[in-house]
Amino acid sequence: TTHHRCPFTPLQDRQPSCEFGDADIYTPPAPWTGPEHCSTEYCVYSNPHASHAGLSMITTTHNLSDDTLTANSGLEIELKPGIDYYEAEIPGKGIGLIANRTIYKGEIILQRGPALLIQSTPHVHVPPDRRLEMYEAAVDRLPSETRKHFLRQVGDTVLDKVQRNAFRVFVSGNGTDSAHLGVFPEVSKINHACRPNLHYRLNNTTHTTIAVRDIPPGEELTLTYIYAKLPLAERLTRLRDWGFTCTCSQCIQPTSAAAASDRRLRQIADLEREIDQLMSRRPLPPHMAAQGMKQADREIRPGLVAKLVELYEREELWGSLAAPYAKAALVHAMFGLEEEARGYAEKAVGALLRETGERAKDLPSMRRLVGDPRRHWAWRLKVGRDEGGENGHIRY
Ligand SMILES: C[S@@+](CC[C@H](N)C(=O)[O-])C[C@H]1O[C@@H](n2cnc3c(N)ncnc32)[C@H](O)[C@@H]1O
Repeated sequence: TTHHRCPFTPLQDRQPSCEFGDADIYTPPAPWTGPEHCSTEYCVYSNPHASHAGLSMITTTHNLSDDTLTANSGLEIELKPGIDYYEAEIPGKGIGLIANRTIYKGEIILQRGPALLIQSTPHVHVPPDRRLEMYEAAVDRLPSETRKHFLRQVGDTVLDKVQRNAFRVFVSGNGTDSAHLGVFPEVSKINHACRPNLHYRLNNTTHTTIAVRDIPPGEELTLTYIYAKLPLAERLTRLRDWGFTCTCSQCIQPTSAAAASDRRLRQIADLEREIDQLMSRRPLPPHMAAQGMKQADREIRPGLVAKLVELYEREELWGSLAAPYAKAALVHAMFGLEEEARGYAEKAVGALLRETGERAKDLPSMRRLVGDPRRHWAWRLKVGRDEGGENGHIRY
């Protein structure tokens, strides 16, 4: 069969008839190199000018697009390494980053495109020997500074370095083909903590690391490598799968404190389930009905969401506050509690921007709540719109 050659354009703009087969692997224009070292449809491609300071990819032709691969420009201001923070040997954790001044909540530590992108399927399916050869070739193609940063990462082989440092990224879209491992060598110097002071977000392949609380000078900068709301035992297991025994302050705290933290995490999960059920008016799950729960207990009330926020803050989940703040803002608005609604909405806006950025789904709604809670759809939904209001419209 013959395949049409696909133009070097973003995927979504390609013709439906534009396909690739093993026999017809696309050659991108200079300064791209490749396809090289192909294994079936996966090949090494490289561009010394793409991404932050050069990019190599191990992927199918499908995932090459102008969109993903053009250089990142006009990024936000990052902190200065060696000035705002520095590298140091952290007992039991290898190298880590330490704040050299107070770093304020919302400051961007690093914003980077990847140095290496490897499609997830070959990472699993290409035989290890072949894979190592491809990975080494991909790293060899990087400009020397970037290669140096890549090789400074933990791991004995290039394969090992990918395993221990990569993030899951999706190349312009969320199709199964678009899942890649992304390596950001500077970000790789940030150690894990279960209650980190930084949070990262990925926008296409751009990786942004941001402070989620004020960080005093001398404190280590940390990210969580796993889902932070798992109980301690499960977190330890996941991190062992990552290849290390976690020694962050949460993982080595006394048993009683660890048990209290696990208890709070369970309370958070229960409360979230209850709040979501009450807000979506789904029927009571059988076990709750069986416990004789009454209709009156089932009304959403401000106390529930205030409690949720308090638990998140007590648990120091600074990188996951957007959702509880947004819920708290809405429910307080529903009860006509203007100051509280506005206060939570302001916090929700900040947290949404840190955690997701401008494309955060709830951002417009929360901004409207900050602007004028009385004109928001949720305003007094639970208590009737008027009660002495100016518009004389009574709902009950
Ligand atoms: C992405 S690297 C972080 C930077 C690394 N420390 C270095 O020297 O380049 C991940 C590795 O750092 C170490 N590490 C990170 N967080 C840790 C933690 N909380 N406890 C123990 N070791 C940790 C582990 O060896 C892990 O495989």
